[in-house]
Amino acid sequence: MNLTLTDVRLTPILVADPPLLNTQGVHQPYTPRLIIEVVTADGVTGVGETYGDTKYLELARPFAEKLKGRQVSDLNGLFTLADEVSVDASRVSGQVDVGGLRGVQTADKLRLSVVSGFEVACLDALGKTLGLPVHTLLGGKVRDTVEYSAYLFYKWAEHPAGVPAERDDWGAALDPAGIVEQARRFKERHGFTSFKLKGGVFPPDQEIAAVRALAAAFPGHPLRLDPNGAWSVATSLTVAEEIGDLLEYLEDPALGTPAMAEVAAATGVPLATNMCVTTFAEIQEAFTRGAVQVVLSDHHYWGGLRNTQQLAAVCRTFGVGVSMHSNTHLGISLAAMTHVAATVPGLHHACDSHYPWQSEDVLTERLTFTDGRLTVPDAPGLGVELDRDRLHFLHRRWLDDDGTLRERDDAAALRVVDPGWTTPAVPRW
Ligand SMILES: O=C([O-])C(=O)C[C@H](O)[C@@H](O)C(=O)[O-]
Ligand SMILES: [Mg+2]
Repeated sequence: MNLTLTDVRLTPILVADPPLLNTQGVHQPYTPRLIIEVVTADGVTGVGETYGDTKYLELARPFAEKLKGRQVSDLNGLFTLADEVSVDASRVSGQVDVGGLRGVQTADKLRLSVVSGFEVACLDALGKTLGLPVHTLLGGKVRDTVEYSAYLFYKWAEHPAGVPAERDDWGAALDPAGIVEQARRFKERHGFTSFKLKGGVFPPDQEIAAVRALAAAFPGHPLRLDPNGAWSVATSLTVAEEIGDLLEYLEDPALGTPAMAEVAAATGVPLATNMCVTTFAEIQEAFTRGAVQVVLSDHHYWGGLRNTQQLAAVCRTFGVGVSMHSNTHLGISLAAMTHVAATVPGLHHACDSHYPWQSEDVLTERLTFTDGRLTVPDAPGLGVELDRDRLHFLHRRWLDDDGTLRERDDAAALRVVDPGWTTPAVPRW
């Protein structure tokens, strides 16, 4: 067996994304992702996936060059190798990622977001070489299925007129009835029983009404509301007071650890985050101040599947719950999330996934939810297969783009219909 990496291929793609609204704006009709392939001397190929915006590609390219000639099993070495790749200071100084939706932006986090895709690809190749699933390489699964939640969004029926886009069949959801209808479809199509509403779009009263409507339509089902830090401490407490008893947790009601700590101190409603704890460096303050009760891990920006396990261990130590966050992603990342989620003890909350919103994928076979769950794959590696024709098609779309869609920019997408729109100052309400 020869574990030497002889080739590393990077394929940036643009994938269709519906017009999902959030506090920053709206999703663009196509979103960038990067597909990573690592090839061993034995001809085994492993696949990974991460963000595809330019700042990630700028790091992934030199990183891929350095990787050639190394051992596919040298997972710890990925981090030291990443330290050798310099990050353009203008990419990180005073920046937050995607208008803040992914928390703080640092050079290290940028590197970790790139490393994670390579780590997954290496684990896939190593698993295929050894005939073992990724969860076995991670120490073994502790469950056979992983539960996901329905990720509800306010949305338009279609992207603005004149903007090239793929159609979706979800329809509009701009009020409580629309959100309940969307939830029904999620349940019907995928069997989800846990619902998360992306908030911060409309004034809190309207989002409170949507949560109440969901609770009435789906009694007893776990519900979450996530305004991405759009509310003041006072507004967060009002919402907690009004619908706290209906919520499994409130996600990032206010922005940043100090504000979250203030909210947490004054309400019994558990708070979750994928914004104020997004790096190991942020854990100490947040946990010692009791600012968060659930951390939504995201293997992309935490630096991979093994870092996710480490995060889960730290959370366990502090009695903080853990679950998973998601941005727009494809089946490779969903498989990766499922493998690592299968190995984390005490995963008490259904994981988030955007996957049902993605009509396009780079796999020969889509992953399918049954009763809101994915069966943990036991085939070697991730247990997924790359569809090269689809990959080339989506790469062609990226090549043909004039550059405007190669960076995720939800505010720019909203300016198409509202030219005066800028990312709202926080707190918005
Ligand atoms: O839980 C979250 O905060 C997210 O999923 C952030 C995402 O960027 C979401 O808001 C989106 O895709 O619009
Ligand atoms: Mg969130």
